[in-house]
Amino acid sequence: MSATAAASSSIAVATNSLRNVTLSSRSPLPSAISVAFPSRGRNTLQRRLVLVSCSTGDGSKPTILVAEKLGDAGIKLLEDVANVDCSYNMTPEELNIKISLCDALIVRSGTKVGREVFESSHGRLKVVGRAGVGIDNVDLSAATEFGCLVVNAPTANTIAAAEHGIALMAAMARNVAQADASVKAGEWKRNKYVGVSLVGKTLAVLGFGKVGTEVARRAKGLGMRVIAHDPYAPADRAHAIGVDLVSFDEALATADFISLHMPLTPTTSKILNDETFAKMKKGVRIVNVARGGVIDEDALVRALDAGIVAQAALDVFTKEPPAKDSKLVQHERVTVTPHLGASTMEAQEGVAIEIAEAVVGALNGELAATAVNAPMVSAEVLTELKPYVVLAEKLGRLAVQLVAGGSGVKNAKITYASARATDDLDTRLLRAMITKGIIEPISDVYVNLVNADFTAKQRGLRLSEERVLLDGSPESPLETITVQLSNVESKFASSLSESGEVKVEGKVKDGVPHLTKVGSFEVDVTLEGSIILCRQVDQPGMIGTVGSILGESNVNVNFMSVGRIAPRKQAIMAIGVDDIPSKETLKKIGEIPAVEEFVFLKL
Ligand SMILES: NC(=O)c1ccc[n+]([C@@H]2O[C@H](COP(=O)([O-])OP(=O)(O)OC[C@H]3O[C@@H](n4cnc5c(N)ncnc54)[C@H](O)[C@@H]3O)[C@@H](O)[C@H]2O)c1
Ligand SMILES: O=C(O)[C@H](O)COP(=O)(O)O
Repeated sequence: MSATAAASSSIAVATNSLRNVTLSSRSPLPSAISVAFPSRGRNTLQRRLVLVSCSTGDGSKPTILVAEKLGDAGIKLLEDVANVDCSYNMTPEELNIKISLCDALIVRSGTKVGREVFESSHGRLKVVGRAGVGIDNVDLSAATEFGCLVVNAPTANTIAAAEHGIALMAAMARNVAQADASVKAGEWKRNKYVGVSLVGKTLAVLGFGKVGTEVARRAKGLGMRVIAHDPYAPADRAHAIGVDLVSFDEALATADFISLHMPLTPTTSKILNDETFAKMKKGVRIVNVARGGVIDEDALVRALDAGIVAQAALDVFTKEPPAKDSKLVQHERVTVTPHLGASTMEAQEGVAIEIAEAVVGALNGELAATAVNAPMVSAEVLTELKPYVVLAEKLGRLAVQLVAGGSGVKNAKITYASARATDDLDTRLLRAMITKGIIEPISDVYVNLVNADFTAKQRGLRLSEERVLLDGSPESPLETITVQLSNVESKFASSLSESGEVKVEGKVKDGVPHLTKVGSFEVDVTLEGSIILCRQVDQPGMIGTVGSILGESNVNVNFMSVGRIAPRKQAIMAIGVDDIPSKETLKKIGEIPAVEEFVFLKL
């Protein structure tokens, strides 16, 4: 019902006081997840999901700190949109000082991005870009806790790493490095450096991901028999290139060469150790271009000395650079390179572009495809859920503002009513937005998709989700979303459901989020601007009276609806306003005799 049409239909009695007026102040922090949403009538404006908004507020460019050498093409992309500070070789202390002035940080594997970096940034750091694959140098739980998105560049250096693995394997088998040093030292020892052939040998690839697969392909081309162990890799992908997936123990027991290609995780840490070396074929040769930490380096020295391992070729070390007197590095049968796997001209340009695009995208508010610490939501799902994302945040925001001060919000129940099967509806994004809506108005915590679950848990807010399966067409992802906060008192008694929870429900109509229910009262008001909810005696003239007070104060009404239990009994009037009414204006509404209670809610 429009404000004008509605204005002619009611009038009222009863009283109220300013006890019920809430001039809630919204957190001044920048919105972490928001949606640029067009006002009605301006539908040509593009809607965009903002995962991480790090606008400086004054419209100035964000600042990106590049802490390690990055290819020129990437730097250029960054410079188009940001102030770029390339400060290589910083000490940890220097990094901690600089970081408080930066919105994004880009590193390679040589910079440790620990908890103290996030703490030192005082909330400004919104994106960490890892220009490469391995993210073991970034404290992901601290990043998540601080709401900082971590993105990596997972594809551009795959071939370079695989080629380096093959280069090391061939060089090791033919003693290239040792023979080279010997010739340069004036020697000519043709018998000492007799090698072994690759053809016909069994190579076990441990970690059959991107690099492992490319190594396997190349090794097949060299005439090797290739087996692989990877608990998470699909067997058909391996079979497609003629590789058998085997158990870890079988790989160890069968291989003449073992090439490591798994990430460093608590499970893979020191996966090659005294016990596992003992299971290997005598004379095995090891290649590691993954991470130094997947091998117990002292155990490898012992295995080399015991003759279990004939040779090793290592690009990566537990501590980089390794100690000058490292027994492993100095071992005669070990070939080493200084973490060069990704270091080709081509890979570095590719990585630089890949990470620059990911970081710029994140700063521009796009959901990053290479996000490491945020749930992946596909582009199609995202497009479909956009209006529901806005609805979800606003329902959370409304619900929490209806809670009387002093009652801690500990339990939120979210109900999604949909004709879609549970598996076809990804609610993580919606849950994160409801969490954001509930937490931000009552704290100075900044909530986004990255840290929503963590923040809720930390604040003791339990969210439960329920699905109501509706009949009908699953064309639209959701019919309604309901948010209920239990064990709280309300500053607007009419918002309590029959079972005593603060309850709000909404739906999306023509792409626009609407509030459709408050407590047990049906309403219908667009969730734009702010809302005044009034409970009044249902009588003619009420809408006109409230409308006039707002009009006199130059407050534009964008939508109004009245929901009632029965004619001439109680009604709830929901008024959407574009402008924030002054305290005096709200006081006048409260003084209308028919108004029993009312509340002003900022969206
Ligand atoms: N030396 C370098 O410069 C260089 C360059 C690129 C990548 N890397 C490293 O190589 C490794 C692989 O990179 P990627 O791009 O192929 O990553 P990826 O994620 O594509 O592949 C890793 C694979 O390891 C598997 N895996 C996980 N745990 C395992 C376990 N316990 N046992 C066996 N397999 C396991 C995963 O299922 C996955 O298939 C990473 O550690 C990365 O940091 C090093
Ligand atoms: O994980 C990776 O991508 C590689 O180890 C490359 O690391 P780098 O960027 O430090 O060379």
